[in-house]
Amino acid sequence: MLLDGVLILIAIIGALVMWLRWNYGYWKKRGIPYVEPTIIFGNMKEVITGSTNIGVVSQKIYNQYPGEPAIGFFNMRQPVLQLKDLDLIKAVLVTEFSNFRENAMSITKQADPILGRNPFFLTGDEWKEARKTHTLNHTANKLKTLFKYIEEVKDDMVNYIKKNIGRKFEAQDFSGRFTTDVVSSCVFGVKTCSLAEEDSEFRKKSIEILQMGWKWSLFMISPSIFSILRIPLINKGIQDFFYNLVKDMVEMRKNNKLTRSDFLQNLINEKEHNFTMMEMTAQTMTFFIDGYATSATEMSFLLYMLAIYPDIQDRVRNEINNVEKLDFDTVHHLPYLDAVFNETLRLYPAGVVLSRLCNQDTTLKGGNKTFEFKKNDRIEIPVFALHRDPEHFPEPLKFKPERFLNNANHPALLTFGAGPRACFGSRFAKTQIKTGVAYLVKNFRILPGTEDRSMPTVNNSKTVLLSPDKEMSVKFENL
Ligand code: HEM
Repeated sequence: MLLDGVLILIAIIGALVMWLRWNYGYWKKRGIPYVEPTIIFGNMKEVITGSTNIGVVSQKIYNQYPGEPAIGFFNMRQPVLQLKDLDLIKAVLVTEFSNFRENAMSITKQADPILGRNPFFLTGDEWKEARKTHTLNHTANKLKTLFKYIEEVKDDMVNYIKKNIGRKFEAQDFSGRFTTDVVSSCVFGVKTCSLAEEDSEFRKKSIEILQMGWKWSLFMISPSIFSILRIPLINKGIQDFFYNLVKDMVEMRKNNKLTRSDFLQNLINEKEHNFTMMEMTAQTMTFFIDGYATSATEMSFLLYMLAIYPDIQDRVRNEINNVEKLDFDTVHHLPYLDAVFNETLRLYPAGVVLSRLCNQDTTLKGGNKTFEFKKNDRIEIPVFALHRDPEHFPEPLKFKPERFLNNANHPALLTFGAGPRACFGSRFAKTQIKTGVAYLVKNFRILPGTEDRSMPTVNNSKTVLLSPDKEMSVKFENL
């Protein structure tokens, strides 16, 4: 009896081990060089155990086979192909997009009614439809009408700093408060005052959304579990907060015949769709979540770079002082500020990898090899590693904005992705970050908050987006 039990247990363990290792011969069979996986973790042990983030792990994989156009690895049991060759990357993201349409992460709206409607997680016709609505709301003209709200928040920020000269600010928290205020005003028409009010409810909710709890960690590695088990990534309390906010704003505007030229109003005015309240909540939250956190991350690195490189800051200030008026148009025509922006986002891209799913067998050439992509192959574009590859960017760890002065469209710069799925919020992001930073530089000298002037390293795995290992503190001084 006991022997039977032991034999059954051995058989179960044996079957489990076989199942866990089943795919590990995948890349060998396909003749593609790959990184040897370990059981259970595949090549993601450091991510799963929280010792580093996906960007750094992806860079280690990238560096294993110099000269290879693509490398296989395993996300736990899942085989993934990392593309290194720029022609292959362009084919997958742009020219052969119809065969690589979907992100390799998706979540259904049954599992999460908010994120399940975010274009990033949508597939097929639903993605096309949602993308169209968002793109129409991000034209230069629509953004121009939002600029007055960005200016209001910028004025509040400048006045707030004038009263807090010499105070030390943590750059991520400071930038997060600025972008929370900008995005809530442009999206919901709500004045949130996160800078002046330390305990602003909006700020608390915005932090909560992206805290790297067990849900986000698991989702990054195995997104399908969430759709299968119908687990929402955004908890019910946050969903209800934003649902009620949107409902109150819509009713208030309708009952009082008020209008405002913000994103919510565009959705209310949209006659073709007649959006439900949940659809409006999801659309506004797409803009809010994707818009405030990514921009806050990049703005904080940019402020810190200006603080530790005073010569670069002076050059930005000279450029700004030569412009008569800083407005929507001029803020986008400051070549040196643009180069500093691009160089910051090269070194510190908020999204460290892109992913795609092959939806149709496709043959592509990369380097001197031919690759047979099979339906359902998962693909990774290693943004962080490409941005730090000396072949694309000589002396990659040095902060050198000049490399982008006459070369803003470098093919290896993928901060906002590329092709039909590229970030449609990039123009809004650039507008809010550059406006905020330009006015700070124009009015104040930005200094590091401590004696430390080293560039931040980024192994941190505690947040969904890239974040520094050390506190990046800054302070402001009158000019
Ligand atoms: C500096 C700030 C930002 C960065 C670094 C950033 C980065 C990215 C990246 C890397 C992607 C994936 C692109 C791809 O797969 O090819 C993306 C997609 C996306 N971004 Fe952004 N983003 C920023 C700001 C914004 C803003 C302000 C919004 C909202 C208005 C936004 C909304 C989105 C959405 C909805 C997608 C999914 C697009 C799709 O799959 O069709 N992002 N972003």
